[in-house]
Amino acid sequence: MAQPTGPVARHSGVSREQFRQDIYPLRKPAVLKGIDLGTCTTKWTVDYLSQTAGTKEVKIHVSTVPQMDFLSKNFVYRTLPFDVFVRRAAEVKHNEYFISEDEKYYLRSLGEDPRKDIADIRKQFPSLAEDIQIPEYFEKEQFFSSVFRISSAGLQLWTHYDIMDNFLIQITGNKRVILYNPRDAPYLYLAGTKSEVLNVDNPDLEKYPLFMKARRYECSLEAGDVLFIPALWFHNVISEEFGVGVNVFWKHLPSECYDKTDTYGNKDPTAASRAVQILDRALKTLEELPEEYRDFYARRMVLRIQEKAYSTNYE
Ligand SMILES: O=C(O)CCC(=O)C(=O)O
Ligand SMILES: [Fe+2]
Repeated sequence: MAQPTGPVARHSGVSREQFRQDIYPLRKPAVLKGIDLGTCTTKWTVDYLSQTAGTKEVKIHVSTVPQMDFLSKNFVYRTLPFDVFVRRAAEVKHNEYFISEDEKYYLRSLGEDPRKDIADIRKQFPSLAEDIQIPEYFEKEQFFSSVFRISSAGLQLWTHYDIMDNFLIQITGNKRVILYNPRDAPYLYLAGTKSEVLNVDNPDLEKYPLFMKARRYECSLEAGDVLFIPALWFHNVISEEFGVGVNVFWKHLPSECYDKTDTYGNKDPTAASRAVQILDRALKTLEELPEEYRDFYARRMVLRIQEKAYSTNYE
């Protein structure tokens, strides 16, 4: 039995108004083609990037295999000057390396102090930021972060969700992105914000039988494409070539809903974290009852959650 699939809409030359009126309200992923991104699409060669951004140190993921695994931690964090990192990420075999001559690299840029500061390429890479025009299809005050995403050919980033709306701007290199609706969370074997199913193209169905029920939305991104990833939509990203991207997170909820300590855009909104804490207390309280009663009241609580909190306006 094949996994069900869904479409990812593709639009060309969408204006701010068209996006806001016709695409954004659907809360579905969409590929936007032909948006003016500035000179970065032609300028950002390996030589130019390394000369322009220079020797600023960056913390990177280094992996000996293409599929990074956050559970077994088959990758390590290392620091390199940006110019050295870009050159290594663009080559397949390395003369100088940390673990193996064909190791792969991934950069997710961070703020100066990642515990306090938010990634913003205008602050961390001002000379490169001049070359990119970020499509501001949202209000200025909603802006949260702009993040460099640079990866070696073949690298695959695990399925995860972020809690803010997102434009993934692919500047150079092709990518394949596989997305899942937030509603399919029960089939994704989540550990926090990430899915344990790493091999989405060939999943271990003995271990993850429900994964077959998750509807798969797949798209290819080419240089110059922008992918709208609505908040909470799961995404798995495979870089088919060495590629440079920048993603922009923006706040879709009123500012006060977000966790003020979140610098990544992936901490659950504070009301959600509080609700989960209260649920954990309720579960602890149910332990005071013998199994027969615990089961009965637990099932009634589930029904109450379904009745009171589930949305009916989902297709
Ligand atoms: O393209 C990538 O490397 C990852 C993108 C991603 O996870 C994001 O934009 O939230
Ligand atoms: Fe993400």
